[in-house]
Amino acid sequence: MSGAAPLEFRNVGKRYPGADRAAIDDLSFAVPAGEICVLVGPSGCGKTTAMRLVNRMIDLTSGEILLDGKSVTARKPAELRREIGYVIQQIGLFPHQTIAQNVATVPKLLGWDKGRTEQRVAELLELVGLPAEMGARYPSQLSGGQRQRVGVARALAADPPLMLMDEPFGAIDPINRERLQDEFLRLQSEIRKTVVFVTHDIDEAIKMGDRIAILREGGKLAQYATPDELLASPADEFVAKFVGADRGLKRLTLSHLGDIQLADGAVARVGEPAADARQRAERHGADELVVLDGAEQPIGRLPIERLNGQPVAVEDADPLAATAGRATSLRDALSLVVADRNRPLVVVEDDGRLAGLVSLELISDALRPPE
Ligand SMILES: Nc1ncnc2c1ncn2[C@@H]1O[C@H](COP(=O)(O)OP(=O)(O)OP(=O)(O)O)[C@@H](O)[C@H]1O
Repeated sequence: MSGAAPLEFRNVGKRYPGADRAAIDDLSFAVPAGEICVLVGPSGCGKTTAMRLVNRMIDLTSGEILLDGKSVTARKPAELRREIGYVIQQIGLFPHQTIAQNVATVPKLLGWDKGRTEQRVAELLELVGLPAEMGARYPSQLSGGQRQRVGVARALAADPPLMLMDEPFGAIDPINRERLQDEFLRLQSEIRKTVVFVTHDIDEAIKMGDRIAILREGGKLAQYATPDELLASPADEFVAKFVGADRGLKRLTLSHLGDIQLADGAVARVGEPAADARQRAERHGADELVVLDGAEQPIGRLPIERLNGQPVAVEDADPLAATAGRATSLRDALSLVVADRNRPLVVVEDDGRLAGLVSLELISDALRPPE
């Protein structure tokens, strides 16, 4: 099996021996092939348990888990685990083996020959952004972030259709953590594995998940939704509290200027008669104009009261404090608008030409919950 496989939890329950209540209670959700599903929730809500039921490190009490349509309980645990990549926080690597040997763990178990294994190890180190020479080092000779990259490479070695990642970046400092998250998302856009990712950090969940399963105490599913649905319409008080009072702002990080309709804005071209520029501003009901140079690129803002009968001149305009592109998040755009005393932000295309303007109103319109 390679590529990616769908995963489904059907009424899954788990009660540890002697426990007075279930760790997982009637959990059902489906992850389409090639998507990242994040399990998130407060400590003790059963995230790690749910994950370990999938690769049968523990066995379920009721219900079933289907990987590629087949129940995991019908599979031999050892065989199943070779088909499921597993990445955990910190101590995942074998300390007395080199990085290359660590990455080669599953290929070795599968009996791959030396040539094929070496080639795969080289390919994987490159895929996760580590120099080939690092293959000869030992885990203690790497930084925490580099070790996590090795963990990801090792989990991907046999091209598994499913990856389980249990707080993979939990022990990494915030800056490197963000870098690892970005790298993993880039990697995932190439490899498109089905991924179950556990975290207790809602921001990480929103960033990483195509879908998010929020669990509450007792291993119950509180909501299963896309990040945007979750933030726009939390199912209940628990979810609303968990996602945070700033859920509106969090939604802004998910959308980009390319997702919304920009305003046209009134423009003035350097050298054109003031009367033409004034007329255009009036037509737009604008009190300032975006000044474009000969290449149609915005270079400043011109308040209409500065139109003095002379042709439009660069010197009369205020330089642009900042511009944004279509890839700018609405959150960053909001911040730029606010920093510029709420004046609409100038958005440019990749070639520097004017794409449009974005105002505070446009950003707040984008925040309305879907109908
Ligand atoms: N081996 C075990 N035996 C008995 N109870 C267990 C065992 N492992 C976990 N539990 C209990 O099951 C519940 C769920 O634990 P689990 O580790 O899955 O939660 P979690 O959401 O991953 O927590 P955290 O975020 O703190 O890691 C907890 O109440 C925990 O005490």
